[in-house]
Amino acid sequence: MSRPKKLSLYIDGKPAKAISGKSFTNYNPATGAKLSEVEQAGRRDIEKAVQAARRGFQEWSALPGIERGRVLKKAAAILRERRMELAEIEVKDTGKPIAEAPEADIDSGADALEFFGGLAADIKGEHHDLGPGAFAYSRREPLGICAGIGAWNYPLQIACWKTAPALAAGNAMIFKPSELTPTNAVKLAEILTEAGLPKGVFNVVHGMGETGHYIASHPDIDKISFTGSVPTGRKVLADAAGSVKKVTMELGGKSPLIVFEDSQIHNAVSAAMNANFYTQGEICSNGTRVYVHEDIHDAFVSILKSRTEAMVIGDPMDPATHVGSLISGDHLEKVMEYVRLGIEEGAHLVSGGEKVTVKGCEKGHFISPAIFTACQDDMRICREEIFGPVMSIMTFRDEDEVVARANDTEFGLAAGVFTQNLARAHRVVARLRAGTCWINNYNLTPVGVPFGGYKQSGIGRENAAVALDHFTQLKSVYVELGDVESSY
Ligand SMILES: NC(=O)C1=CN([C@@H]2O[C@H](COP(=O)(O)OP(=O)(O)OC[C@H]3O[C@@H](n4cnc5c(N)ncnc54)[C@H](O)[C@@H]3O)[C@@H](O)[C@H]2O)C=CC1
Repeated sequence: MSRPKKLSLYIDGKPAKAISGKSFTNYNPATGAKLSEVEQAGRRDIEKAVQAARRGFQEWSALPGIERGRVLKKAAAILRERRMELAEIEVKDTGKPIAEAPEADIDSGADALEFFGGLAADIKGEHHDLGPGAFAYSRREPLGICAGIGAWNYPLQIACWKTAPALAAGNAMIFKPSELTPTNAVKLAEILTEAGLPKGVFNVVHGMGETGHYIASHPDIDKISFTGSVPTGRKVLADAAGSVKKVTMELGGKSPLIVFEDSQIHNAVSAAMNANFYTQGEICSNGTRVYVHEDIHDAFVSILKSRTEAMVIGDPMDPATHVGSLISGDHLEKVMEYVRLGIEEGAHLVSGGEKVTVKGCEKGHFISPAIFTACQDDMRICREEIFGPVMSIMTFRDEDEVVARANDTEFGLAAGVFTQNLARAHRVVARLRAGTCWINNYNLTPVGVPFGGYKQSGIGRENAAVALDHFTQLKSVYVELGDVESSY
């Protein structure tokens, strides 16, 4: 088991001490234990990472795709071999249950490396027939130096979802994990080096918003792929505008889950629980606005309440635990404030929403999963992203009405529809303004399916072959086979 005392930057294929001389402490949110002292990157550290990435890019982008893919697939295999060790690190950094991390975090990261490793040899342009005397073709070329900035809820997954397509396409990468969960990005760097990645191709820099700002505003970084909140996303976009960087934005959400009267009710309840309480509700695509048809509302709430109250809130390292610790004391207070607000606004708290003390994790930030009924669309708990285990249930009568209400938000990350009537399911999904929709399930993100947001929830897509479009640029080449006619 790895418990680093010092966590360095990782630049040019090896650990690097921060030139800034600054550091910060990383704690286990569930226990309060100090995990490591983390070196903090300043402006000169970012400069050093950019120079290393520039050199790494020259070598990496010159390799055939099949060779780049081989490195990524080897890294995926190492991730799988070290699955439990990496999962334990993720649990200590995030506070999420060990029952989730091996599959939801480590396997998901390995899937991305494997998937894009497989596609690396198939990155190509198109041929355009222009008649007998000419043709054109296009080339898909890497962008150069790409930067990734990550959130704290799925640290390794986010790092892999960005790094795998970036590297498959021949780019170099500078990655800044969230300051709250810095450990596994460095593990990923070590694993990529072990798998044969040339030095400088993947670099890790630690730090907070200031470090992120240095990255987003650096003129020699060609692209930013950002995962985080909408307000921070706006700042990153503004910084990126200075050098007209390419951007991918994976931002927040307040997604609707619509449960029609003909749904298989136990499946709908299971999905609503997954969509609100998995990873303590700290998931961007969560279906936190649950619209239940009024004919089945009481039955739905009764099953939901008893199943939710049977969930085990406990030590994240205990395999029996369903609900772990929130990421920080500040975040717990923010979530509790929303619970108080919901009550004040007139919603009915039917279950949970209380701070919980867990034996052996007394310094943790635990809350029992909260269910509100009698919610109204204009309540703040139904409009703002809470990013904790708080479900808001509303009733509806009619399809047109619920679609209009579901779409009445500035977000558009995801949506879910439960019904046995598949004609209705597809009709409703076609009208929902959200980047990812699930019919009769929720929150599944297989690597082969594009993921990303409409409206303020994002720009661009991660996963699937389309992610490669966001890490490449298209060059069109016109080829003349005949004579050149002068216009003069
Ligand atoms: N759409 C998606 O795929 C996902 C979206 N999220 C969203 O992330 C948020 C929660 O994560 P947080 O880490 O709290 O988000 P955050 O926006 O506070 O921070 C995200 C990252 O941005 C960095 N950062 C902060 N200020 C910056 C600045 N001025 N310039 C550049 N970087 C800066 C942080 O250090 C961190 O690495 C939620 O809104 C959630 O919905 C989380 C996971 C997935």
